[in-house]
Amino acid sequence: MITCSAPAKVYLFGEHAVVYNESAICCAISIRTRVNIEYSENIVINSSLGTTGIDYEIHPYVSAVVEKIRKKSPYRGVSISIESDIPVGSGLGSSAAVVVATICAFNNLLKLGMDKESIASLGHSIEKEIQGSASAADTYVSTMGGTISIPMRQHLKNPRCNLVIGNTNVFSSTGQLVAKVASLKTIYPEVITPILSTIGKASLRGESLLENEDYRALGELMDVNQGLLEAIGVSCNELSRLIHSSRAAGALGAKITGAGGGGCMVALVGNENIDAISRAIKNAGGVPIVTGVTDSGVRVDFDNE
Ligand SMILES: Nc1ncnc2c1ncn2[C@@H]1O[C@H](COP(=O)(O)OP(=O)(O)OP(=O)(O)O)[C@@H](O)[C@H]1O
Ligand SMILES: C[C@@](O)(CCO)CC(=O)[O-]
Ligand SMILES: [Mg+2]
Repeated sequence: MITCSAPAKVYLFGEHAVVYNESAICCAISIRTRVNIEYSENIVINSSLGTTGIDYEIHPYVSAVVEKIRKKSPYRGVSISIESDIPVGSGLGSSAAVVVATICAFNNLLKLGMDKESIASLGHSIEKEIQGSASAADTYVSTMGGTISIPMRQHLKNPRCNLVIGNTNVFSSTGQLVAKVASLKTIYPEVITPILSTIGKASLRGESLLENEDYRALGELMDVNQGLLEAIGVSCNELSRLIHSSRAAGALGAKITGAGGGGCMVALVGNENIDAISRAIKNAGGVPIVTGVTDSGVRVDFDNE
C-alpha cells in the first residue's frame, strides 16, 4: 500500500483571469487530500462520493488519471481509496489535490520516475480535459506547495498572516463557472477583457506588496479584486455576505477564492482578529476554517510496496 497526499490552495489574486494567461498568486494551505493505492484484480475507486470502477460521472478526475497512466505504463488493476479534508467543489482546489495525489501514488506504485514538474504537468492536462479549460495554477501549487506567482511559477514569500476561510456550503462546479466567464467574454469582449487584465495587474502589484510585507495594502487590493470578480458574475449572495461580514470584523481584505458561484471566500487576517472574524463568518451563515500556508506540496506519506 502507498499513501500520497496533496494540499488545497487559495488564490490571493487572479482566479478566472489566470485562465486567460493573466497573473495570479496562489498559496498552498494546510488542508489535504490523501490517496491510498494498492494492486488489485480490477479498478476500484472509493471516496466520499461513492465506490466505482472507471466512472466519468462520479469520479471524472480520478478516472482520467487511471486511464492516462494505463496508457503510459499498462497494469492490471488497482484499488484507490481517497480520504479528504478539503470540501469538494468549494474553490479550495479539491480537484487538483485529488489529481496530483493520485498521480503521485501511481508514480510510486509503478515506479514511473516522474519528477514534480511532470506530476504538475500531467495534472494540468487532466484538469483541462475534465474542466474544459483550466489554468496550470491549481495543480502546480498543489504539487509544489508554498506561495506561487502564475504564470511565472516563482516562489514568493509566504504571507505572515492568517487566512480565515469561510465556506458557504453552496456547491459550485468550476467547469460551469469558467464556461460562464468565457461566454460573457465572447459577448462583451471590449468590457470583460480589460476587467480580466486589471485583475492580472492587481496580482502583479500584489507580488511586490507581499515581498515588502505590506499586508494592509495587500488586503486593500484583494478587496479590489473581489469587486472585479463581482463584475464578471462569479459571486453570489452567500459569498458576498461572508466577505462583507469579515471585512466589518476587521479583515485586512476578503474575497472569493477559486471559481466562486458558492464555495469559499478567504480573508487575510492579523493574529488579533482571528476569533472575531471566525465568529462573523459563522453569524453570517458560513463555516469558518482558520488555516495558513504550507510549504509541503504533494508527498509520499506511506510506502510499503
Ligand atoms: N475527495 C474527492 N474524492 C473524489 N473526487 C473528488 C474529491 N474531491 C474532488 N473531487 C472531484 O473534483 C470535483 C470538484 O472539482 P471542482 O474543480 O469543480 O471544484 P474544486 O476543485 O473544489 O474548486 P476550484 O476548482 O474552484 O478550486 C468533484 O466533483 C469530484 O469529481
Ligand atoms: C476559476 C479558476 O481560475 C480557478 C479554480 O480554482 C479556474 C482555473 O484556473 O483553472
Ligand atoms: Mg477544481
